[in-house]
Amino acid sequence: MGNCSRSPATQLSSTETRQVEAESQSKDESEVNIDLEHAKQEFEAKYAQSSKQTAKIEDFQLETTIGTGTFGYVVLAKYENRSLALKIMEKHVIVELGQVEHILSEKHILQAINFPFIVTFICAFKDNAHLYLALEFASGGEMFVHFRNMKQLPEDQVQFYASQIVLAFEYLHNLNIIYRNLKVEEILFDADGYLKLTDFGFAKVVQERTYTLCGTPEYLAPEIITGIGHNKSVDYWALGILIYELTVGVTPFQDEDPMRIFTKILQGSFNIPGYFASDIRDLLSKLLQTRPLQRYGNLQNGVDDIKNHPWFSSINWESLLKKRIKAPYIPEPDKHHYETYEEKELIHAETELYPTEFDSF
Ligand SMILES: Nc1ncnc2c1ncn2[C@@H]1O[C@H](COP(=O)(O)OP(=O)(O)OP(=O)(O)O)[C@@H](O)[C@H]1O
Repeated sequence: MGNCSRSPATQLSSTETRQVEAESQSKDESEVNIDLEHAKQEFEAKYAQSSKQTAKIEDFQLETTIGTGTFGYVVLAKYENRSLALKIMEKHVIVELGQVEHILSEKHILQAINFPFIVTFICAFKDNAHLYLALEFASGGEMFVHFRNMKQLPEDQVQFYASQIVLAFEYLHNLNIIYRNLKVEEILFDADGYLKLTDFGFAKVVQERTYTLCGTPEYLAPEIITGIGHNKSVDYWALGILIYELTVGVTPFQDEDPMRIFTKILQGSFNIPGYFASDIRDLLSKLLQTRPLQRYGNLQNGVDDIKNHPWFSSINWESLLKKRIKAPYIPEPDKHHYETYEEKELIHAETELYPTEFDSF
């Protein structure tokens, strides 16, 4: 995530979400894959592949740092005349923090997925000190940065964003991938005002349930905290937190002390401001349901319970997927939307001396 601490999210000017044909579409419609069965076959074919040498750092022209994270930083770079985001991770930090499995999983998942609201993988490689992930550059910046000075967003705008997350989760869960990292810092804007999810460092292919404690305290589902095992429904809990945060301006379970945040999450009681309409109240109570077996998204009808909920009744899911709905907010074009970071000199070893496959250290 970005280096900034969390602060309330925000209000945009009164732009409306209008269901109109977007004047321009950044992707050819034929690329948009709505066939979940086909998506699954495509994923399975690519997931197990190992990447041979696909690039080396000398092929990249590094420009500015656009983000920092636990293992390193992300740089805007040029590669074959194209701008991209190069995630540079330090091997020794990954090993010290015991995160080797997570990073390899991030790479395998990213190389195998393809969805309009998720950053596209370009290539991965390594030298003796670093792992590199080259990703499509989401030029609009972090949702967190755009909205941090505002109190809250209009509901129709939150619907526009939340519905893209719903589709991204539908796609990922169909592939048995849990994302586990939803928060405003990991949601980026593309130039067209649509979203791109990034940071698959906690994503995992899980058939049944998994037990690792990971995520951001305010967004953790109760069953992650108690460690009883969790499944994809933790993403729908986090969706509830996101909808609440964007609409109210703060997350529902807050405290300076993470332990007290956990206690509040386990209790599961939160305040919904009186001015909230009944639809959003109802949806939030069904997503922020402490018992996973009763949580929306995890019931017999799966994600359809969420897509068919009255709060989303104005969303045409097909039009959204094809980016035919005009975005309520377009990041200012030709502006650098990322924070300024101190530039580090990348000291890397001769790539040629080392095997370059990313699949092992
Ligand atoms: N594809 C991208 N396009 C534009 N900016 C990006 C992209 N990927 C990452 N960033 C920026 O870099 C930041 C850090 O990236 P990322 O969260 O993937 O790193 P990380 O090391 O996994 O961080 P964390 O500490 O959250 O695990 C993001 O919050 C975002 O601001």
